[in-house]
Amino acid sequence: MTLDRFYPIFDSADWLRRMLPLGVKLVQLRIKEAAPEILRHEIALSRDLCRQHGAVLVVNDHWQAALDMGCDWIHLGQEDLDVADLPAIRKAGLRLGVSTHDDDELERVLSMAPDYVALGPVYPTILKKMKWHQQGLPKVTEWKARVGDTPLVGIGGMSVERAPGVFDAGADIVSVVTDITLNADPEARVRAWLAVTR
Ligand SMILES: Cc1ncc(COP(=O)(O)OP(=O)(O)O)c(N)n1
Ligand SMILES: Cc1nc(C(=O)O)sc1CCOP(=O)(O)O
Ligand SMILES: [Mg+2]
Repeated sequence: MTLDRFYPIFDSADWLRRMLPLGVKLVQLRIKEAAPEILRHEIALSRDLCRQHGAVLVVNDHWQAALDMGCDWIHLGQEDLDVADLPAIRKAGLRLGVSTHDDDELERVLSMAPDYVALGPVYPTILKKMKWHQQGLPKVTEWKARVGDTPLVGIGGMSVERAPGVFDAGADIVSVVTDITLNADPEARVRAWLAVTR
């Protein structure tokens, strides 16, 4: 399966309801804090919306809920991987995307045969505090050489203007949050992303 090159991340099904009709085909639901029943409701809505629009939904962090609710993809970071039941995830046929930030993390995930590897933050991000400032484009090129045929996702500080350079450096997919969600016109920004990634 070939994943779309544009991979926006949103924190609610409402965002997906707005953005999927524009042509988004790969999207992550990233909810960091919610009561379990709200979380499951948001995942169910997002799953159904993505099915209606022929889009791939990736559920961040909440692998058990994703598995229970018949979702197809999850994204796990290094700390998530420490506690996740990978055999159960694989047995259920869930596809797995993983975060990496340094050599040790990359070595660790390569042994898990992930369905994509994310490298970040390529540029500085304002979304969350991280111990890595920015990896830079040469690291994208290095990572692509190391992951081979596994799709490489570039994340962190992405913008429409930066995307072509990140693809040229070797990323297969670019993932983005605040360039869209903090934009005065998120729909127009998503259209610009679609134009630059298709
Ligand atoms: C595509 C993509 N890449 C990286 C991350 C970050 O995952 P993680 O390190 O687990 O941090 P949180 O997003 O859970 O705060 C991601 N979600 N998606
Ligand atoms: C969620 C996330 N993970 C990252 C990583 O490097 O693992 S960077 C990041 C935030 C991306 O948001 P923005 O596009 O607003 O910079
Ligand atoms: Mg996580």
